[in-house]
Amino acid sequence: MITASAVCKRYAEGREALKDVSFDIADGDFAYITGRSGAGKTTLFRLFAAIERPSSGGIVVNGQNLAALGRKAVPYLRRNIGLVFQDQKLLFDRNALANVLLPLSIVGLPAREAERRALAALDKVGLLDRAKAMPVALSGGEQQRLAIARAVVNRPSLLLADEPTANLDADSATDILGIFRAFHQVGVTVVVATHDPQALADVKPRVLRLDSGRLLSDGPLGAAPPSAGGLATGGAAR
Ligand SMILES: Nc1ncnc2c1ncn2[C@@H]1O[C@H](COP(=O)(O)OP(=O)(O)OP(=O)(O)O)[C@@H](O)[C@H]1O
Repeated sequence: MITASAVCKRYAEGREALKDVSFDIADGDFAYITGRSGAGKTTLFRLFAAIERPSSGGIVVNGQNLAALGRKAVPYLRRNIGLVFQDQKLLFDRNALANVLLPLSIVGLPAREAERRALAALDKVGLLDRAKAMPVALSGGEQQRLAIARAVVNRPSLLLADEPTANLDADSATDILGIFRAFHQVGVTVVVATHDPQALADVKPRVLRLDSGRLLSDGPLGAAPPSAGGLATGGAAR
């Protein structure tokens, strides 16, 4: 599903956000990416979604080599990826249903089918009864759930969520994590970037730990640190 091979990312002013990062995330995996602020988590997601290109190294997502991906192919790549970013970019002048309908307008579905799918997505995140609500009338946790509904309405095979529980109370965070697990249960590959200890307290989570752009370990938290030149494998949950 995702293969990163010796990925380096240097931003324009020379800051190295990722240094020689390699890993595989198989179809149907659930993985967390963690690391302190600035470790490179968001940069990895931006690379997966072809928002940025690596400075060197290779990334394959859904069988597509992103280094060779033409600009016209990017929307097709993204159609299979549900993105939940920290800044949810909800449209505050449209109701919840209209927010979820937006990605479907690009696909060109008949209006009735689009509405049926959007309502099904709202139902999956427990917001069916708030379909007509404006985003300002929703709580932080509900807004996050709305962002997830919008991300999954195209039925992506890969769901990427960047700090989805940031700024949420513990109960709302539990709900959000439960929603991701439910998508994983039905075969969606899920990758969540988080600092949230509640998320990482999951049963034997696969955790990719970044520090200053380097991958320190890959496996359950507490896995042995990598030996020189190699990664701690730690029994990734595949
Ligand atoms: N567009 C950019 N231009 C220049 N430098 C950037 C850019 N985006 C990120 N960086 C730098 O790259 C490094 C990694 O940033 P990134 O946002 O990927 O980290 P992060 O782990 O997601 O952090 P956070 O948890 O705070 O979101 C940081 O040093 C950051 O300042």
